[in-house]
Amino acid sequence: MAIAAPGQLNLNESPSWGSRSVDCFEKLEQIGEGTYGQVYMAREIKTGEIVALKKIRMDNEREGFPITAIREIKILKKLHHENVINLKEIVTSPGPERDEQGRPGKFSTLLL
Ligand SMILES: Nc1ncnc2c1ncn2[C@@H]1O[C@H](COP(=O)(O)OP(=O)(O)OP(=O)(O)O)[C@@H](O)[C@H]1O
Repeated sequence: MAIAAPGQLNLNESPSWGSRSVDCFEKLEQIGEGTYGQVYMAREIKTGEIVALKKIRMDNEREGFPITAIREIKILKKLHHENVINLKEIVTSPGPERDEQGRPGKFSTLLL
């Protein structure tokens, strides 16, 4: 798998991105699954807003963030079209958590 070089995941354009925990959201149900993980319908606890949470699996922390995920984030940040979902935020999990199969993993989560 292609990986990101150190520092390549540059989210500085929007400093608040990545600063909040996925714990700010309550997962309601899984609505899909892609190459890098599951997508959930979720509710922001503070506002009640319904969003899609896309979880990015970090199977091997030493390999870094998948380069394809970085490309997706960069393109979604630039795209503003009625037929394309709006990337609202990137949130992270506070520490290792287990997936549905009980495998340990570290995740970053895109909020769509
Ligand atoms: N914003 C969203 N709203 C509703 N459902 C979504 C949303 N984003 C993704 N999904 C659902 O989750 C599924 C997986 O999405 P994801 O983006 O992870 O993978 P993909 O792009 O479909 O496939 P891959 O990553 O393997 O190319 C989608 O096929 C869709 O059913």
